[in-house]
Amino acid sequence: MASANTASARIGILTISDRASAGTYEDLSGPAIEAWLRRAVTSPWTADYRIIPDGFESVRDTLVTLCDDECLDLVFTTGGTGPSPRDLTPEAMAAVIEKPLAGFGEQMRRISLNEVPTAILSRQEAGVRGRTLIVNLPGKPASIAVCLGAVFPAIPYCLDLIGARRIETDPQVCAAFRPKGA
Ligand SMILES: Nc1ncnc2c1ncn2[C@@H]1O[C@H](COP(=O)(O)OP(=O)(O)OP(=O)(O)O)[C@@H](O)[C@H]1O
Ligand SMILES: Nc1nc2c(c(=O)[nH]1)N[C@H]1C(S)=C(S)[C@@H](COP(=O)(O)O)O[C@H]1N2
Repeated sequence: MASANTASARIGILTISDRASAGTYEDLSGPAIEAWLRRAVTSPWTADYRIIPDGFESVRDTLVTLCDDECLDLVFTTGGTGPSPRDLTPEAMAAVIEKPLAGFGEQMRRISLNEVPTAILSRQEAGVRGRTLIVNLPGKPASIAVCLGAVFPAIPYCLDLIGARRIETDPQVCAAFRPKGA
């Protein structure tokens, strides 16, 4: 494991939506991610919040910038994971991530299926590029807390393992799990 990196963490929140990016409706999912993180993460962190349209190149290029140029530790995307023609977040992920972490998508869909049968339509996934962990969330605002609650306990230790900055959580909101000695 890389040694602990205790500088203030940098977390990306990337809303991927044609209509939210055009201002047709207000983005509720990006702010929902930030609100959840403000409650859960107790160590210092700053947000890099962006809204972009759906599309392979748009998503790929933004993710590369956030990882390689902005050197974020963690990026949450929301939207573009479904089967519609313009939903291309997973295709962009495949071009960007170096190590897929299939368990994230499996766990988020498993928990989400307790809420809505259409959870099976989300192709959401996660993976590592360099020292950045990228996690996809669906576009629906109601899906944000469900999915974050399902996978966030494993995220602090994943960041430790990839050499990203260390984060701490409020166990009342999200009990991060680090193996003994980590
Ligand atoms: N970022 C968001 N903020 C608020 N509501 C959203 C957001 N993303 C999706 N929704 C809501 O969920 C519904 C279905 O989500 P879905 O991802 O299918 O949107 P979409 O129709 O693909 O969006 P778009 O065409 O803008 O990319 C949308 O019609 C909208 O009401
Ligand atoms: N927890 C949860 N997961 C969910 C949903 C939801 O409402 N709650 N919506 C589903 C629906 S209707 C779709 S089409 C897919 C993909 O959504 P996206 O294209 O906005 O990413 O996410 C699914 N996952």
